[in-house]
Amino acid sequence: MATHFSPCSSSSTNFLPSSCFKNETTVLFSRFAVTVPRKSTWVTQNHSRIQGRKHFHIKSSNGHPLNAVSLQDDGSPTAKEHDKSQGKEKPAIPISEAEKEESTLSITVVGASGDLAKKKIFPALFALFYEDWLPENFTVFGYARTKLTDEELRNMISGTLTCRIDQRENCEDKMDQFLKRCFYHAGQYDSEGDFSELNSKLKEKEAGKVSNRLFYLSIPPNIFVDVVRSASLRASSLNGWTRVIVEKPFGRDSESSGELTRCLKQYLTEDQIFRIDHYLGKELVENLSVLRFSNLVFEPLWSRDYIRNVQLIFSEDFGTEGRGGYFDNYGIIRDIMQNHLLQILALFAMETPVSLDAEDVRNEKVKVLRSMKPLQLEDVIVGQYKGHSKSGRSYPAYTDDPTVPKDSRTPTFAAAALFINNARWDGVPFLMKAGKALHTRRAEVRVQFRHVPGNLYKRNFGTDLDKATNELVLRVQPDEAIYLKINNKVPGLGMRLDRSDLNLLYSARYPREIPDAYERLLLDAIAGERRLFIRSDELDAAWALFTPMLKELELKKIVPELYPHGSRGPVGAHYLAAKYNVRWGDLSSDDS
Ligand SMILES: NC(=O)C1=CN([C@@H]2O[C@H](COP(=O)(O)OP(=O)(O)OC[C@H]3O[C@@H](n4cnc5c(N)ncnc54)[C@H](OP(=O)(O)O)[C@@H]3O)[C@@H](O)[C@H]2O)C=CC1
Ligand SMILES: O=C1O[C@H](COP(=O)(O)O)[C@@H](O)[C@H](O)[C@H]1O
Repeated sequence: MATHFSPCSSSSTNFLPSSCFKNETTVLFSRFAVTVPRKSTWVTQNHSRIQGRKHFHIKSSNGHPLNAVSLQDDGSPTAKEHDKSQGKEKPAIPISEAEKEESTLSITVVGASGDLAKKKIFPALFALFYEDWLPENFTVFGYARTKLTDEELRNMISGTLTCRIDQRENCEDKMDQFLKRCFYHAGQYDSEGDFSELNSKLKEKEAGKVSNRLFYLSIPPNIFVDVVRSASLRASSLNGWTRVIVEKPFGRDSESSGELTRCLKQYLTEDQIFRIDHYLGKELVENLSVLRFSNLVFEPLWSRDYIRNVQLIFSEDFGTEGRGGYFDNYGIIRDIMQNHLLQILALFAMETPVSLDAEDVRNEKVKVLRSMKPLQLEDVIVGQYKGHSKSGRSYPAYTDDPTVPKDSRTPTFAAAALFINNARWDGVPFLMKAGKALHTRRAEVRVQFRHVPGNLYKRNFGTDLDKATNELVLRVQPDEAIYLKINNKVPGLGMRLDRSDLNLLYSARYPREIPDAYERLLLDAIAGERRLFIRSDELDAAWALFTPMLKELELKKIVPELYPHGSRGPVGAHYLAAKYNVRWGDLSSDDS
């Protein structure tokens, strides 16, 4: 399998100014010391990041005030209420009108012509604008090699914008206002000259105000470092902050990930790098900690004493569709398990953090990841979808994708059993399952509790006692819900037991549409809130768990078990679960 990952290479071998390593100085930021090149623009910009923050009046969507803990009926705080409740716990610095007008925010979407930019980033930016979350002075720039005019960019993105929330009457106006703030600059990713031109355009829009700049790298990973180099040297802010959102994949194993981090840190401090895992921005994933830490009924049960196993399940009912070229170099374990599912696992299993501050939460996540046993090959099964015909329709195999080699062994499905070697979780299997081209689209966390000791009603359950245990389900998507399976008596004179769900179905409880994960994460990056972004030591710990197994899988040329497109996946997943006395909750008769 080819490795397309050599972040510091290509045109970037001689990109470092010689001062980069020699003239280092240590700048103390709010929480920790970082080393930055003395003469680079980053020193000025980091210094003024602290100064600049006082100009910055947007608040993050989360962090201290737990999403504002609004108890209003539809659970949707307005921007003003959000600000107010933020102020309750962490007094907001009063911002004068003059200060508001002095600062600007420029967001540059690098790779603006691409799929993710069109599908997610521009729509999320518009949704934030529509809901009045963006600051007064902001500009959006698209950057890519494709030659486009400002007007062409606007046409391209206008088709993807929706006033999905409330469908207010001013939708068209808002779209026009937003599009007027969008501009485009065509350039090469490794050209300092092209980024200098972008810088001039940004400056023109910023009109002498304090400029805060956010770059979103929505590009393939092999050009991350080229862009960071050119942007940092030629288009970083001289008087405000500069931050960079980096999309996954962050490498494909420990070595390449470490190398990418090392290369990025030649130009950026850790504080400026926002590694995005969009699953952390999903509503139900945010709610996991709230559920656990703010309800007395859950936290005392959150350990090996009461929990039998935990299942993290991801499935999609479509194949790689157009992304086969990318996917074949990564596979489902790197694409979904090592990041999205592992991040949820870390949030689920971590100890109580000292506070909701980004560093406190991320410290606990790192601790739990480092307490885990590296994944063993015998605890993993892999699969790949094959073509299938159903009701006169035929569904392609993974290897039918023209960008995928015919003999590819890349897994499109995997199941794995992971263990945490600490006092809380010793012996509890954390089972993961992820697959493409399955029978349904869903992402969920299932917590299966132990049997009730000496259960008085044992007789009424029949022989299968597992069916009578409680199960807590967090359905991340679709139809977000949290439900708990309990046993109850069927009304009547007899003593018949039934199984029911205590169900918090979001669509019933909260009629408003849930914001997209990218909205929350963009807002947080703008506000400098790092809690939902991956710190480099977290990333290292995550790769350390998966890398040895991934290498062995490739070295031993393990052939994936084929499963039909649209099926429930390979049977091997059941054997793996059975090895640890587990039954997949999503396949049980009352839940599939
Ligand atoms: N699409 C998705 O659903 C998701 C994507 N991601 C990640 O987000 C990033 C962007 O994804 P996506 O938009 O799908 O990517 P694309 O393949 O659409 O690439 C984005 C843009 O980058 C430029 N580009 C593409 N290939 C190359 C190349 N080989 N060399 C130089 N430039 C290139 C193209 O712009 P131009 O030719 O105009 O310069 C393209 O429009 C990737 O890192 C991806 O892994 C993460 C999660 C989901
Ligand atoms: O990161 C990725 O996520 C998507 C699934 O995201 P979702 O928000 O639609 O659930 C997945 O399709 C893609 O392969 C992967 O790279």
